[in-house]
Amino acid sequence: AQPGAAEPVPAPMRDLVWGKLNFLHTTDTHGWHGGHLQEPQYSADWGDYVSFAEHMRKKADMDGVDLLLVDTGDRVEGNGLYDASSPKGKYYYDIYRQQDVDIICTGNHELYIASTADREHLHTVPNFKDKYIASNLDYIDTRSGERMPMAQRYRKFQTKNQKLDIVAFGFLFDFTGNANNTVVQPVRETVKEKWFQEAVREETDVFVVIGHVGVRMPEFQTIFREIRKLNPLTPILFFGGHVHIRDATAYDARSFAVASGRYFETIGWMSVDGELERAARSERSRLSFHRRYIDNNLLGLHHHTGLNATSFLTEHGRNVSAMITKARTELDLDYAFGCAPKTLWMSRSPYPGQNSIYSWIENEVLPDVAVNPRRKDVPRLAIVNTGSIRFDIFKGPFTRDTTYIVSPFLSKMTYIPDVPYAMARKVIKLLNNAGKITASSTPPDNRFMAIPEQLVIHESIINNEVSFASGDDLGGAPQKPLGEGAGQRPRLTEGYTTRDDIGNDGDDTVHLPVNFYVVPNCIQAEVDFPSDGEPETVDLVFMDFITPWVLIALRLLGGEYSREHVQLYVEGTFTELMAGWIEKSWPKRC
Ligand SMILES: O=c1ccn([C@@H]2O[C@H](COP(=O)(O)O)[C@@H](O)[C@H]2O)c(=O)[nH]1
Repeated sequence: AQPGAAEPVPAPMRDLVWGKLNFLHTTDTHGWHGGHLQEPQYSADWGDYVSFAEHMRKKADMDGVDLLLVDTGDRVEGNGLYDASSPKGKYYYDIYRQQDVDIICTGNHELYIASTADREHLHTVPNFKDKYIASNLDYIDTRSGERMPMAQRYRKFQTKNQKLDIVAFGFLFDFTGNANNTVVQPVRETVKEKWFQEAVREETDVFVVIGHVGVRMPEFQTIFREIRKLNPLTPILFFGGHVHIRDATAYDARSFAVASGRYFETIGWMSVDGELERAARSERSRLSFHRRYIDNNLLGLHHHTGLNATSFLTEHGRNVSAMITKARTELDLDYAFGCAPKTLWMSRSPYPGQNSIYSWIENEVLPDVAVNPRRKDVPRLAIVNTGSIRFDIFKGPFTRDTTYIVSPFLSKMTYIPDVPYAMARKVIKLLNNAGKITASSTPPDNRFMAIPEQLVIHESIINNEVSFASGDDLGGAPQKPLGEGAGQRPRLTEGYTTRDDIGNDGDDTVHLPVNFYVVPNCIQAEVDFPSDGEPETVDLVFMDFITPWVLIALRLLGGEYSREHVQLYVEGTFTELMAGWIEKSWPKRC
């Protein structure tokens, strides 16, 4: 863990179930490779994960089974360790590559900005050479104009110990917001490609499909059906991501799919046991699958390896932690802009509400930062999409790191001047409709303006009772309090209490449940409105990211506006404006 990180906390644990073929899975880490310095249950860092994987590989070797590491993209954007440097990722690429990942693919965040895609192609693809898979993604070299696969389309390899044949694919969902130096092929088209049809005819023991795709998204179903058509008995294992939740499901009795959360809070675990070798395969052979969502908690990592603070860290892991410390120091990530007077939640507290981060932005930040000196006398509606805010603010120092954790994007505030108020006031309602504004595919679903979790979670989840009290949340596993005296009831921390299609025993750590309140796709502040009556016209101010949705909404309301009408409203990114507001408005010291 990093110096200054919260001390890990003991908690009751569920053990990992090993099989013949085992996997560790990370997804949507978004630059959190230094761990969660303010949250004890997730405060291990990438160096600790390197140590963990080394021990787990050793155990696999000793037991004659196999362990593979998987990463399903969105490694960038969302934390100072990646975002605070110039160029972005100056330290991150070298830190990330220290983990020995066996199968890796791209997420949408590697592709929003052309320079990010360039760096992915320049650094991560060669760093992982034959491990990187890009089944439906091409890269365009903007200097030569040459279009090429981002990486190999699929990978066939043998596992180390049992020599199991694996055919692996690496997909991205049907993403359309990518920069023009990449091409994402819709999955339904990719599966018709000659190379894919040949790959699914390869003799193999297991198919592994990794993807920056939610395990309930249609893209995975399409791939599953296409492989299964020709391979009725072969195990097909899916590793997904993108929607930032812990989730698992099975598409049939010989398939299994796991998604492993977000922000390096979770290390996913999947194991498969039974007759995996194709020579032994028959209608009667049975497979068993297990999944665990491992909290990125140092004490939990000790527990799963049977080691302790003295024996856990490997030399390599320790060195990686030191690389992160050096980068964090050089980037001055602990520099505090101000002191947050209270915790502001994205989803744990209702919006509108006094503890909602969105109410804070709407009521306090926007009225101050949505100001264009030349138009300061024009009343305006300022709209921010809730997906642009990526994390909670904890009471205490608000640092350079926190800035990127909360608001990593380069989005700016843009506007359309002098929109009739009668029309402008109705825009927010259309943006906040569930589903799509129009039947056409552009812009995509309205929910893409909200946080990714809300692609899956459509209704608030309110836990009035602590399920641990009933004992059944341990899923029958023996209770193993770490660091507590015998007979003492362990103290529980708040955290994940996952229910997936397999049951409610997926989390490796028993937590107190937390609430999840759904929030609208967008929030809006009325700024400098007349004290009496309504304005005739307003400036419609909004994050540039949501321009396609705003234009469609206006069109539906009878306003013929196009991109030519959209102008920059305030200099600087929203992130810079927010950090500036904090510096000015919150006390410097805690
Ligand atoms: O410039 C941007 C880019 C993205 N967003 C929001 O993020 C989600 C996508 O997040 P994932 O981590 O890829 O799931 C997108 O739907 C937007 O809500 C943004 O606001 N601005």
